[in-house]
Amino acid sequence: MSDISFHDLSRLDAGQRADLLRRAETDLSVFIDKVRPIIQAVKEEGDAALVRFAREFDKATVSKDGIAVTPAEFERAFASVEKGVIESIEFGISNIRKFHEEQRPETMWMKEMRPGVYAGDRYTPIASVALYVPRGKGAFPSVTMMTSVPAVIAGVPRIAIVTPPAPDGSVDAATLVAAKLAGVETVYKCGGAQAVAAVAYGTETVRPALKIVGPGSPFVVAAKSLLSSVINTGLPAGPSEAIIFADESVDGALAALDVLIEAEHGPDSSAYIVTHSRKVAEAARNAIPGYWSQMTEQRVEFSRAVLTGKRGGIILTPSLEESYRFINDYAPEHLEILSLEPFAHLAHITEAAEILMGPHTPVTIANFVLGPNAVLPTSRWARSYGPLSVHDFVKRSSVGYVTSPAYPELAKHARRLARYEGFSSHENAVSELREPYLGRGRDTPA
Ligand SMILES: NC(=O)c1ccc[n+]([C@@H]2O[C@H](COP(=O)([O-])OP(=O)(O)OC[C@H]3O[C@@H](n4cnc5c(N)ncnc54)[C@H](O)[C@@H]3O)[C@@H](O)[C@H]2O)c1
Ligand SMILES: N[C@H](CO)Cc1c[nH]c[nH+]1
Ligand SMILES: [Zn+2]
Repeated sequence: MSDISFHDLSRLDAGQRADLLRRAETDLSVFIDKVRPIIQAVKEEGDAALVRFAREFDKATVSKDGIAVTPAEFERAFASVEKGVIESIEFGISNIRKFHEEQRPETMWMKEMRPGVYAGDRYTPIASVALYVPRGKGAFPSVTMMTSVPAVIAGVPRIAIVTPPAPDGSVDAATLVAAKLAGVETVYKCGGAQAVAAVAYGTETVRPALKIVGPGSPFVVAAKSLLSSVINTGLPAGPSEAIIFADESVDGALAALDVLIEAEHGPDSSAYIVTHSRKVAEAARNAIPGYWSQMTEQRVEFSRAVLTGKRGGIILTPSLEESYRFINDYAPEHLEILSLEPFAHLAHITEAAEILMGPHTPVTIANFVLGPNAVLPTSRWARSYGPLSVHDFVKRSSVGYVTSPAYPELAKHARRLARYEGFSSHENAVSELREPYLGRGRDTPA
């Protein structure tokens, strides 16, 4: 018998069930208190604070003039990364690019809403965006691909990556390779809350950006929440989490194999197997220790903390319907539907950021090379946010054009509403004061 947390949903009261929905970032207050002074220091001291925090939190020596990655560092990275890894980065980028090209909105559309009245949307890239690539409990060239590719497709003119330095002051080599292959060549060596503050306020080296996207530890999530009135912080992507839903058509051992994927990210991750089959649940529970013997010590430590703790384990539900209900309440970042008939379950799931179907689509494949974005909302934010996409890197302006013949009718209705709302200038603007312009101008858009 293993010490994996095992929850029989039918025996839990409402409070205990609600506890299962909690994530590491459900209560950010501890992290907020820690990052507030970091943010203030970066605002006041700029590069000097980045150098100091690199030493304190990353044990890294980075000089002020070494914060920006140089072309020589990119070259060294290409020389040091194994050819096979570069090939896989290229493979991943090509799928991610293919997927995200589909999301590229047309530059502008306009329809004739009624005779002589035209309206539509125009999309333009955000002028400057920062991409956060984590590096605490792992290196993330995959996050570099997932954030850079859609930003480049969107046509963002100024893209910069921020990422924590290693103790030797370098940026992870494969991250630099992925950045360059995706089309991003500005990389700053700073991570955590100090990186979010740097791109929000700017420093001597780091140029401020209008938006920051990318996942991170609760320190990053807390910094984003504090700075959300200074910089657009995009979708909330914190510690990785997954639900592996399994029905009786699969072996519980496969669910065990897959629940370990996201459980190994860190002790702050969350990962559950959800099943209504006691046989699947028991088989999964028995199989997990065997997989631990095939993992590195650090990843065993992380996944054990998750699966034996309060944010992971096995949830046995009383019925298939209760499994769906729990999954929708939980709103996971990643959901695997482990079934030989996964599409039979799909219609019942409405709240999940990523839904991976069947036994050949494990989270690993989607994390790296499937094509859809693996930067996803966590902590139940999947109920109102979707995955990172090209749309995160563009903004929309609406465009309207009223022709002279169409104007009087619209003016009549607008005038009435302006008067009702008590806005006299609004009303005057659609009164006879405008008449000198009637009959002038184009009768169709350009
Ligand atoms: N949701 C997603 O789409 C997604 C995708 C990939 C990764 N992730 C998650 O992103 C997270 C990345 O976290 P990470 O830790 O690996 O890297 P990270 O870069 O987010 O965090 C490391 C940084 O945190 C800061 N930090 C560490 N300890 C601190 C302290 N005591 N006080 C203040 N700051 C401190 C440091 O500046 C350090 O550089 C993981 O939890 C992973 O699961 C999520
Ligand atoms: N699981 C992460 C998103 O939550 C993505 C990732 C990258 N590398 C490994 N995993
Ligand atoms: Zn992962």
